[in-house]
Amino acid sequence: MNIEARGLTKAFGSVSAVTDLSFEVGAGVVTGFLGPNGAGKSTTMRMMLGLVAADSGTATFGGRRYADLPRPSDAVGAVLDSAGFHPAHTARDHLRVYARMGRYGAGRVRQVADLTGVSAFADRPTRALSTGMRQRLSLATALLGDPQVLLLDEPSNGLDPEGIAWLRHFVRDLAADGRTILVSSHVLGEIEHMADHVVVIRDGRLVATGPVTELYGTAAVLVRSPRADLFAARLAENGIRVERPRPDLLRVLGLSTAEVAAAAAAHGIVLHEITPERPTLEQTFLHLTGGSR
Ligand SMILES: Nc1ncnc2c1ncn2[C@@H]1O[C@H](COP(=O)(O)OP(=O)(O)OP(=O)(O)O)[C@@H](O)[C@H]1O
Repeated sequence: MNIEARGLTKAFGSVSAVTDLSFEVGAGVVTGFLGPNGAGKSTTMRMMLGLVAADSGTATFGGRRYADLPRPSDAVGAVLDSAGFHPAHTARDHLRVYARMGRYGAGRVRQVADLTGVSAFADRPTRALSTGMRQRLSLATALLGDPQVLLLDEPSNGLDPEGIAWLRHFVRDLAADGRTILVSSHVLGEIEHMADHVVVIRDGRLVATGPVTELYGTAAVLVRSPRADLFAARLAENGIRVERPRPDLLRVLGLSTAEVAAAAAAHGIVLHEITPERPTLEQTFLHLTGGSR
């Protein structure tokens, strides 16, 4: 079941939270929803679920708006924030209440508690749960209806490194079963190994979307040569962009290492070193989003 957001727009008074935002989220892969704090990720997810009224635009799940789905909680599960637990209820009570509302059986409560690790603290009152435990409980609640679509807003918040590793595998397995998963984060490192695709926003607007691997940007090749002068001149004559960080070092843009080596051979230029250079995903992300705020 694909998600399609078309022209989503929302302002809170004079603050434009989301502006004309369109993107698609496919089934069977994890899609990361990235952007710095305040970029509009939560507002977008809330608009998708009808919790915030969009000023304009639509979001559909398999072609239908959330409110028009026959049994929304069977189709779409969401983890938005870990608030909303009754403090005196145990984790198991919480799941039971939601199971009753959705008319899911007690067997399903046990299943989701086991799947998410909630069973380990099921008898504790929710007021005594850590942030990470609350995240797991929210996830368990969202999974009660065994939904085909999951919207997870910053699900790694409060998880320790072990919890983050667990979440990564868990989310990937859910996607491998054919589910459609949108996971937001302001921390690229959390998404990099979890998501196959990304949607990057900044100031409520789309800045990039595509496979994670395509975010790595343009490759460059570092070349060290005693004839750096001559090589730079020859490359420039052929319209190739070259930077010169040091007298003996060139940074050649837009060519592979093999093409650089072939060009050097063609001009009879000796090379002492040739190294492919890729910007890290972090550098690309910071460039796209204008740095974290
Ligand atoms: N209910 C609201 N009333 C007024 N302004 C709001 C409201 N909700 C969000 N905003 C503003 O809209 C903008 C987008 O906020 P939003 O929470 O969607 O961003 P976010 O990307 O989820 O950020 P974070 O990573 O910090 O959760 C921010 O400027 C925020 O202050």
